Amino acid sequence: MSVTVRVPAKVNVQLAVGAARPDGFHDLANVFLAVGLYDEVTVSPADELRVTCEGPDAGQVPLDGTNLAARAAVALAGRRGIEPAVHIHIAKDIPVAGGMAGGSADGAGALLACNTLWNAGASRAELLAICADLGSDVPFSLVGGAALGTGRGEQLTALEVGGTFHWVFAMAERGLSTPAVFREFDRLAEGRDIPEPVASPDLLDALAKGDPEALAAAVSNDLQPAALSLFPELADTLDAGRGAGALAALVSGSGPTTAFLARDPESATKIADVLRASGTCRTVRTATAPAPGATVTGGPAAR
Ligand SMILES: C[C@@](CO)(OP(=O)(O)O)[C@H](O)COP(=O)(O)OP(=O)(O)OC[C@H]1O[C@@H](n2ccc(N)nc2=O)[C@H](O)[C@@H]1O
Ligand SMILES: Nc1ncnc2c1ncn2[C@@H]1O[C@H](COP(=O)(O)OP(=O)(O)O)[C@@H](O)[C@H]1O
Repeated sequence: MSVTVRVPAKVNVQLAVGAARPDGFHDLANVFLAVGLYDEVTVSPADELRVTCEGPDAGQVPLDGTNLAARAAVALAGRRGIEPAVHIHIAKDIPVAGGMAGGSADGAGALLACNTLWNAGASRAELLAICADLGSDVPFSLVGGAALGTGRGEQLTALEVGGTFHWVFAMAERGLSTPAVFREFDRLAEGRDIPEPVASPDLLDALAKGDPEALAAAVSNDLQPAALSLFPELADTLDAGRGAGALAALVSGSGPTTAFLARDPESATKIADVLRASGTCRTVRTATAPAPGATVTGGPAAR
C-alpha cells in the first residue's frame, strides 16, 4: 500500500522584510501564491526510513535525515510514539534551492502522506503546527492558493484570488542559499531604518480582482537587491523577460529563480521562447496560479 501527495511550488508576489529579530529570523509580510509546478511525494511501508528522489535536480537533494520530507515523517511519528518506518519517494519537478519552496513542498507532502498512510488522525491545526516547526514556508505548501504569511512567514491568512495568473519561471545555473540571502539583506540594510513589513492593499486588491496589470504594478521583493548582489547575472535574465513583454519581472523569494508575469497564455509562451533563446538561464517553465495545496492523488484516500 502507498499514498501519493502532489504539492505545488510558490512565488512570492510581495516579500516585505523587517529587521533581523533576536532569534535570527526576520518578520515578514509574505504574500505567497501557489503555482502549478509540482513535486509528488509517495510514502509506502518499509523496514526503516529511506528517501529516494527522481527528477532533473535529484542529485542536489539530500537523502539523509536532513531532507525535509524525512524530518516531517519523523516529527509525526514522534508525536504518535511510532517508528517512522517508511520509504519516501520524491518525484521532483520544483527546482532545488530556487526560491520556489521545493523542500518545503516535500515536507508538507510527506506529512500529509504519512498522516494518511498511518491513519494518524492529525487535524489540520496539528499538521500546520508541525509544518511551522519544519520551516517558515512549509505551512503554505500545505494550504496552497494564496495567503499572507506574517511572523517569519508561518502565520497564514488565506487570500482571495479572482482569476488565473500566467507565469514564466527561469531557473538559474546555480542555487542560492536562503540564509545567505537574508544575511546579505542585513548587510545591505546596515545603518538604515527598516520599516515594519506590511502587506500592500493594492496588491491584495489586484489578487482579489484577478487583474494581472494591477498585480504587476504592485509586486515587490525586498530580498531582490540581496539576491542580485550575490548573483548579478540575474539582472540579464530579468531584462530579457522584460524585453519580451513581461508585465512584471522579479526574483522569486530568495532566488535565484526569476518570475515573469504575463498578460495571457500567448504572451507567456512568447516570454518563455525569448528567455530560452537568451542564454541567460538553465531552463524555462510556464505555469498558472493559483494552484491547490498539498493533495492526496494516489492510494486509499485519493478522491
Ligand atoms: C525567503 C522565503 C520566502 O518565502 O522562501 P525561499 O525563497 O527561500 O523559498 C522564506 O522566507 C524562507 O523560508 P524557509 O526556506 O522555510 O526558511 P527556514 O527554513 O524557516 O529558515 C532558513 C533560514 O532563512 C532565514 N530566514 C527565514 C525566514 C525568515 N522569516 N527570516 C529569516 O531570516 C534564517 O536565516 C533561517 O535560518
Ligand atoms: N526535499 C528536499 N528537496 C530539496 N531540497 C531539500 C529537501 N530537503 C532539504 N533540502 C535542502 O534545502 C535546501 C533549499 O532547497 P529548496 O527548498 O529547494 O529551495 P528554497 O529554500 O530556495 O525554496 C537545498 O539546498 C537542500 O539542501
